[in-house]
Amino acid sequence: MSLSLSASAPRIPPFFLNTDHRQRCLAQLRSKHTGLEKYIYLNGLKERDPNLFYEVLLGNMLEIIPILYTPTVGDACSNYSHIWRRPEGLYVTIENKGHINQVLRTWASGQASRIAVVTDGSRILGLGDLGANGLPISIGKLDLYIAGAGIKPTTTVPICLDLGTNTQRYLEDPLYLGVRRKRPDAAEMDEFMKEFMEAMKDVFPQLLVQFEDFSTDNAFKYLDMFRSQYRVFNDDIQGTGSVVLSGFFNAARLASSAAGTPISEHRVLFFGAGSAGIGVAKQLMSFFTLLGLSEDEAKKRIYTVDSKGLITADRPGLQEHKKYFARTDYDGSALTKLIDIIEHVKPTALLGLSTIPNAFTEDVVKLLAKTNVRPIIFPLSNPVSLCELDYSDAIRWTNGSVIFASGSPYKPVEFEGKIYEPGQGNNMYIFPGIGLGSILSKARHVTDAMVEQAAISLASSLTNEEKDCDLVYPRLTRIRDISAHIALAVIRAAQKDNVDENALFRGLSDDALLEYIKAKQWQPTNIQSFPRL
Ligand SMILES: NC(=O)C1=CN([C@@H]2O[C@H](COP(=O)(O)OP(=O)(O)OC[C@H]3O[C@@H](n4cnc5c(N)ncnc54)[C@H](OP(=O)(O)O)[C@@H]3O)[C@@H](O)[C@H]2O)C=CC1
Ligand SMILES: CC(=O)C(=O)O
Ligand SMILES: [Mg+2]
Repeated sequence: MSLSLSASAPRIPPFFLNTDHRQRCLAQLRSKHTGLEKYIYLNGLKERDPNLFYEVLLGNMLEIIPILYTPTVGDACSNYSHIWRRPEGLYVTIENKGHINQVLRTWASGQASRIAVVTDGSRILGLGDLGANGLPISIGKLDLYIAGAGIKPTTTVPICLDLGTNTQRYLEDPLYLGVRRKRPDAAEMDEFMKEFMEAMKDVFPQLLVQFEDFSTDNAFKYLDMFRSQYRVFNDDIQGTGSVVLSGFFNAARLASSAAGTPISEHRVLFFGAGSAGIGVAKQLMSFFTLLGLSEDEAKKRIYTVDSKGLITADRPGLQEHKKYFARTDYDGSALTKLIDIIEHVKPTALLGLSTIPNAFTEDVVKLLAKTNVRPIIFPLSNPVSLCELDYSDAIRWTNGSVIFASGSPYKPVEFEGKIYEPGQGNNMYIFPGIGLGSILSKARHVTDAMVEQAAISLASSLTNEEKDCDLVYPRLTRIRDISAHIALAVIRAAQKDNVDENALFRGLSDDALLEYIKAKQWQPTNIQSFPRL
């Protein structure tokens, strides 16, 4: 245990050092009644003794990650202005335009910083525009970098860009912590973002930037605008794409072997065509192209649905990001109901990134189970309250045949005497490894190949025991080891793409490099710059 106390400190109770303070912390945590109270408790523990906080987190990931991250982080964000206790991240506001560089320089660890998670609060999980309340999502993602990949806490920078909010109830809330104005128009926001990214590179030259939870149009726009200029990636588009590609490799193998059909014959229906839906659809193209299909053939295996129904190319005013997958082979009357779309498409896999809770109804799920020996259903919207399908319903309605992964965690379910384990298809399996690999290789950019190789590495990380349980993702408790392997794959891809700047790694064998990566993973000791007990 790494408790930062000296045995001689007079204020310590006499028998304290003979007790396990981690157990005391867990008992205190478990005595809280709501998720939000647990979040607040953990936040206080992190402030009092960060080493102990991370030690408790690493030892109890299955219990604590759902508090620091989805689903409870959603409550923490929605209520952040009311539960706020202390500064714990960096706010850059629209009013800072013109001197963003000076604002960034107020962050103490400057040159030593390695990774920033940056949100503008405009689409936090599926909860919409939370404005300045979005900061806990950046903090939660960085805690996963620390726990999952072993990134050193003092090198992480949580950032919320406070550009205003279009959510009226926040603007009217006297305790709201953000600037009181509506969001800027596109031209003003572009100017802000350009100044911000230039300043980030100047102040934090070694930094990887992860864009998080920007509204869909801006998510695509700023990824395209900055990805060849800076070391940046978008977690919702690329991280989610990569993690779902990975789970899909394993799910498709299970489904095809049960049905005795070729693995290349899957048809995938996306319910939701925002940054996550289209990001995943684009990444899933590699599933088919790696099997030898042409781009055109691969594209034909993918169908997308938005709030107006099946997306077809003849729909007037179609948004730019929806055009690539818009169907050109359907000319009947518009298909708006999911059940009718499923009748038409006959998908082998249904993926939900729509934010519509319980959208996968009993008749939808039963129809999929009727037409597939093992239907693949991934309801990926977060948090749990917005998930398209509850796990126990999925098991009951398919008599246990479903291959399931959701964005937020579900507990195992018992059905007719058998225990079924769900998967969690969440980018948290991927971004820690992508970040670690990018940082260590000093990659100038995050390339498509780095993201694809991360997925392949994750897909192949299942143990025999996990395969025997029909899992499509490894158990979360192995995340550190898995992230090290993902980092290795990411570094090798960076080298192939010639974007790496750490020449040392080129001379190392895979085994030696893996050992180096693992040795670099931070353990919970010796954070000197945080306040102590
Ligand atoms: N599991 C994971 O790792 C991740 C999960 N997510 C989750 O994905 C969800 C979506 O995120 P994002 O893509 O950024 O959000 P968006 O709001 O951009 O996208 C939502 C999409 O769902 C569509 N939609 C809304 N209502 C319906 C409806 N009634 N029927 C069909 N489609 C509908 C929207 O249609 P329209 O375009 O017409 O408005 C839009 O295309 C969120 O809940 C988020 O938490 C995101 C990233 C990672
Ligand atoms: C998981 C995630 O990034 C999201 O729901 O936005
Ligand atoms: Mg996100």
